[in-house]
Amino acid sequence: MTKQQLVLEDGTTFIGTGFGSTESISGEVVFYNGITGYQEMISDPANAGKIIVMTQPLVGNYGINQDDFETLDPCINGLIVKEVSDYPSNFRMDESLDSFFKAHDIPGITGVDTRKLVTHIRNQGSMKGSITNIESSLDSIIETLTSIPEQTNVVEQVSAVKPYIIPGRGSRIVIIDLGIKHGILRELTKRGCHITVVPYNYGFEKIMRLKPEGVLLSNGPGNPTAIPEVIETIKELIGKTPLFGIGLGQLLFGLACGASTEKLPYGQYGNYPVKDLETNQSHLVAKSQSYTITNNSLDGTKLEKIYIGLNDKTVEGLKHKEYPAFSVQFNPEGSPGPEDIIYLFDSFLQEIKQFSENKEDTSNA
Ligand SMILES: NC(=O)CC[C@H](N)C(=O)O
Repeated sequence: MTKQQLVLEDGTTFIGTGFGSTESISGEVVFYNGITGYQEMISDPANAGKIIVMTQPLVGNYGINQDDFETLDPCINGLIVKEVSDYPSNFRMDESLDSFFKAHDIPGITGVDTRKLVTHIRNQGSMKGSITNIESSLDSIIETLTSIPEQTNVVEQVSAVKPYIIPGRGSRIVIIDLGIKHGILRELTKRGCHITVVPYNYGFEKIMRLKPEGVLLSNGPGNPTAIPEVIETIKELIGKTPLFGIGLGQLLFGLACGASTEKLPYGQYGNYPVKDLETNQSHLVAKSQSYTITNNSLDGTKLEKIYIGLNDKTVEGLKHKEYPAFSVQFNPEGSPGPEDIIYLFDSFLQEIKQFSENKEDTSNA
């Protein structure tokens, strides 16, 4: 096993033992606090390009299976762990994390003091980092890291290239694919929906030609302001068909309604508590988030908060005051869990039913 290092943009270095690929890579370093669910996290397109630090000290102990992927190709750039399991075992397991990472050219480092690393990120904010072998010169790594341009449109790399259909006999849903997770598709197919997944830049007219009964704006990677064309499409969709935004979908929905977004100091990856402002109940939810809707930018918009973060009052859910359109920042489908708020898919289908009944009423009047 070779010694590998994680070098952060500020020069802080962590040395450990490499597993998976020995490629050198760079990416934004963020931490994930989930105890399980590493396979879903690795394959969540919203995490594209990230180097993820696991706060859970033992990772990989149930291996990798065929059932828990959130997309076909894994998306993260690298993984940092305290200890990768040497003897993974599970009845569903097909291979170890090490062999999966080798096959997909993803480097990992084990044996890292992840408590120290996470504390550093919490204090200094998330920053770029590089996984390399220990012979590489620190100065040249830092120089390369600081000169990497901010990636603008990451969605383009993970969105569908052409529309595709997942047939069903129920509600006709169009999904704008900004980097959709399988978990969302699973929840809609479970409810019998007829789904058309379209590329992120599929325009308003083309979407309306599909006669959607509802449009879902998916989760996805990167900064929402990098895809202004989607914001324009959403502006036109509001009021014409019920909308449901998830993750990046919420950020774009907020921007389309006149709110603004900002980057969080170190993101929220894993499990976090939120409060439902309508029922006053709190729930634990799954999240992958670096950007947020700016709280006070909601003043003067037609948006109302429906969920807030219990740790820091971040905007976790929004609803339009006039039209059937709502969104959440977290992943209601879990994948990985918890699934406390999975009922939001039923709320979306309920809005769709209500909207079509109202339309019939007005056309009969
Ligand atoms: N889960 C998501 O859809 C992520 C949204 C956005 N890319 C962020 O980092 O905040």
